[in-house]
Amino acid sequence: MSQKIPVGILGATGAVGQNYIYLLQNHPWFEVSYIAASPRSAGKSYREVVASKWLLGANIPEGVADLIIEDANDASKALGRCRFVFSALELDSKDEIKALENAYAALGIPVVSNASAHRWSEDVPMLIPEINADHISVIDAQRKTHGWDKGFVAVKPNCSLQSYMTPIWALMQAGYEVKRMFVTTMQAVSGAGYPGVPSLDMIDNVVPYIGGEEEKSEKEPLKILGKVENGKIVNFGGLKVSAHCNRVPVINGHTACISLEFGDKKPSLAEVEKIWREFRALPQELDLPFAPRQPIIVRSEANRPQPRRDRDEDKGMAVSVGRLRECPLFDIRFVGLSHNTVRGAAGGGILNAELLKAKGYLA
Ligand SMILES: NC(=O)C1=CN([C@@H]2O[C@H](COP(=O)(O)OP(=O)(O)OC[C@H]3O[C@@H](n4cnc5c(N)ncnc54)[C@H](OP(=O)(O)O)[C@@H]3O)[C@@H](O)[C@H]2O)C=CC1
Ligand SMILES: N[C@@H](CC(=O)OP(=O)(O)O)C(=O)O
Repeated sequence: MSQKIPVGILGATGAVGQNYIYLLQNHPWFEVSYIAASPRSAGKSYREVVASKWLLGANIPEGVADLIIEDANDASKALGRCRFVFSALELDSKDEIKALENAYAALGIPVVSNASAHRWSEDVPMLIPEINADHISVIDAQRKTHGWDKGFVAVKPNCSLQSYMTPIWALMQAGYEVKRMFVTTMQAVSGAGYPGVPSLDMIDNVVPYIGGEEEKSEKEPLKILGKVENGKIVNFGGLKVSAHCNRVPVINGHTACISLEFGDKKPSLAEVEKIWREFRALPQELDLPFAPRQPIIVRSEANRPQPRRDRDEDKGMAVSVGRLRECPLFDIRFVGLSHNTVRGAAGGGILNAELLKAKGYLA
């Protein structure tokens, strides 16, 4: 019998859910045993619902294709069928997602979520494992507050900021205070889910608006960089961010152009490059299966990184940076890129779950 941990996927039929199904094939620790989506899909086989909109190559993985989809709104259906769930749900409101994720946790089923609903709950860690693995400790307070014994909720941040937060953290950790950041993103259409933005809006076009995205880009870094105090995450107060977010006709891969202003101590371009090349963190030390061996890949070509060429680096989990140069307004500027549905979504969720397992929160 398989010794792998049986896992569920809520929202298994969507763009992120499909990525979970695809990426978890042959995972050394986890095995998909339970899938759930909307009442529209419930009762049907995964193949029946997803065949016409499968996004990841020719075939749906055999182990999952014939599983019957359950209604994700009934958390009790997951009892005894999986030990934790990945949440890739999109419901009508954030409150509904929050309530549903809490319902799973209350039944003793931990939730590793991609949804934004719980990102501002002070006792819910919002993890990029290379940056803030220590935030996991708030789960103990979260369980106490809710009276949950085994269940909990942990989330990952917005997908586009994965393209630059690890490089920025690497500089901060090396002792360079980052005071102000100006970021302009070019975000892939897969970020809007399936079927996403209408083709007539997207082909031959750029849409300079993604609802709620600029607010998330300006706020979420402050929680990611925050500190745990008395069972809560206290936001970092030392960074100001201004964001422009754009939808571009790229299928996968979010690109960001970033300018940074440092405090009094300023690194040279050569130092920045060295810090990025040498950066390693806990996921690499623990040798987690989905951890990129080199979290930040520095491109020296004048015209890189590019989504089509760089998004799949190291299983789609590495961040590629390039075009590092001085900035006439701030101190430095560069381009960052990461795969939005892998590092920014399902792959990031899997890495979070691996970290949580390694730290004893998922048995
Ligand atoms: N796409 C991305 O790059 C990223 C997405 N996210 C987040 O991940 C989540 C999923 O996103 P994405 O996959 O893009 O979205 P999709 O719209 O592609 O998928 C939504 C999923 O939610 C299910 N669903 C919809 N309505 C209900 C309902 N009433 N009850 C239960 N399930 C329902 C759908 O099931 P059905 O097929 O049956 O309708 C589907 O499985 C969102 O919260 C999103 O914000 C986070 C980071 C990046
Ligand atoms: N809004 C992001 C995708 C997403 O779902 O973000 P969030 O996880 O913050 O809801 C994009 O369009 O590319």
